Amino acid sequence: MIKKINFEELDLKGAFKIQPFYATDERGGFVKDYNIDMFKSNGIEHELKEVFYTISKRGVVRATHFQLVKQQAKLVRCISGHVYDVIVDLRPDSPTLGQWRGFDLTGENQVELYIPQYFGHGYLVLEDSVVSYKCGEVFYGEGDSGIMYNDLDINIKWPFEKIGGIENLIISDKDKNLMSFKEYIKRVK
Ligand SMILES: Cc1cn([C@H]2C[C@H](O)[C@@H](COP(=O)(O)OP(=O)(O)O[C@H]3O[C@@H](C)C(=O)[C@@H](O)[C@H]3O)O2)c(=O)[nH]c1=O
Repeated sequence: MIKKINFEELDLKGAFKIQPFYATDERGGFVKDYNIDMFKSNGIEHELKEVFYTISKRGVVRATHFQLVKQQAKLVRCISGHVYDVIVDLRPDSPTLGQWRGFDLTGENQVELYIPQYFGHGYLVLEDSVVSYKCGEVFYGEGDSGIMYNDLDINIKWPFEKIGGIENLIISDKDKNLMSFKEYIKRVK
C-alpha cells in the first residue's frame, strides 16, 4: 500500500513544504518523495522534465537562482548533509513579491520544498551536502539568471555563523555577478 506524502502550503502561496513517505525496517529505510497522483491531488501539477544533483562543501552558497525564460518549478531535497535553503517570491504580481523564507533541509529530516515557477532559490551549505532537484522544465543556459545572495532589498538572513563566519564563504564567479532585486523588477514589471 502506498502511504501518504504530507503537504503543507506555505504563506508564499503555491510553495509547499513536503514530508516524504518514509519507512524503516531491519534493512534500513525507504523514501518516496514524488508521486504524480499525490502531487496532483494536493494541487501541485508537477511533471518531471529533468533531475539533477549538486554536491557541495560546507561554506558554499548557491544563490539566488531562477531562469528568465521557461521558468523552472523545482522539488528540492537535501539527500545528505545540511543546507539552509531559501526561496524568494519573484512573481511580479504577487502580494508577497520580494519576500523570502528559509528552511533547514537535512539528510535526516528529509524535508522537501516545492518551489513554483517565478521563485528564486538558493542555499548555504552548513555541512558537506548532496541536494537533489526534480524539475518541471529543462535547463536553458541562455535564461540562467539570479539575484545576488546579499541583495539589500531582499535581505536574506543567512546563518553565516554556522560556517564559522562569512570569511569561509565559497561562491562561484557567476554568483558574484548576479543582478540586484531592483534590476530584476525593472526587467519584469
Ligand atoms: C543548473 C544547471 C547547470 N548546468 C551546468 C552549467 C555549469 O557548467 C555547471 C554548474 O552550473 P551552476 O554554477 O549554474 O550550478 P548551481 O550554482 O548549482 O546552480 C543551481 O543552483 C541552485 C540554487 C538552483 O536552484 C538550480 O536550479 C541551479 O540554478 O553545470 C547544466 O548543465 N544544467 C543545469 O541544469
